[in-house]
Amino acid sequence: MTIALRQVTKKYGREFALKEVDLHLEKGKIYGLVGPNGSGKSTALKMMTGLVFPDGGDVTLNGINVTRKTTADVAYLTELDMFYESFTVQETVDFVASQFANFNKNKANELINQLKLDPKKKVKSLSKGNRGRLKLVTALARDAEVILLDEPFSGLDPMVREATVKSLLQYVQLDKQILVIATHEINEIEPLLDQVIALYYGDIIGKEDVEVLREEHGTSVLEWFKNIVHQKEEGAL
Ligand SMILES: Nc1ncnc2c1ncn2[C@@H]1O[C@H](COP(=O)(O)OP(=O)(O)OP(=O)(O)O)[C@@H](O)[C@H]1O
Repeated sequence: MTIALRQVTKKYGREFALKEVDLHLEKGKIYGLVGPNGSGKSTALKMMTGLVFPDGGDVTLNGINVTRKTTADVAYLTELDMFYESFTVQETVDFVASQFANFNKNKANELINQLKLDPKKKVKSLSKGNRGRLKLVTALARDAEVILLDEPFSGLDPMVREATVKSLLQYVQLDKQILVIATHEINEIEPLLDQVIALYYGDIIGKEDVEVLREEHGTSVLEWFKNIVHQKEEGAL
């Protein structure tokens, strides 16, 4: 599995959400997508799953152009959730399972347990954090080759963030999958990442191996990111 963006441009009105972006992602790796608010992270993920299409350039999965049908092969956790309020946690999981052939119910039940969700509780009575946990369950239980997580930690308390990082490592079959995580919680995901990609208002301003940053440059992902954003704002990049 590979994901490729080639000279991808997306405009909303006169504003560029992405500008001639080139990106190549391969299986067996966990990628972090970081950048200030409005820098194009969500737009890039939506393009990889066939919810948004480029105005220029192309987006391919295994060399084939992404279409609306791609959503069946890609597990995508959005910033928003689209759950039915009157469903219980279990009914929600069963419903998502009925929508996707690659949904793994056993995995979903294990995740419900691990993330301490009550299967009988109605969605409308869940706290924000528990809705966040349910989103994670429905995304991670898919046996998809591509898993895209947009702000998976938002609304989760620190303990659950830790448990989430653990379940990510436990439930992602890294040899077969590509995992892309867009987030502002850079410190939280750093231990998971192989590579980090920094977006800045539609441009990729940096891409690094996290191990190289740590071992050769002695810097954390957050320090690296702050530094390149600073350089960009000073006009040095
Ligand atoms: N549906 C839309 N209609 C109009 N403009 C949009 C739409 N979606 C995104 N944009 C614009 O595109 C740009 C990139 O947005 P995007 O949501 O991809 O950024 P982001 O990096 O995910 O931001 P955040 O960190 O705040 O989630 C922003 O300027 C945003 O306002």
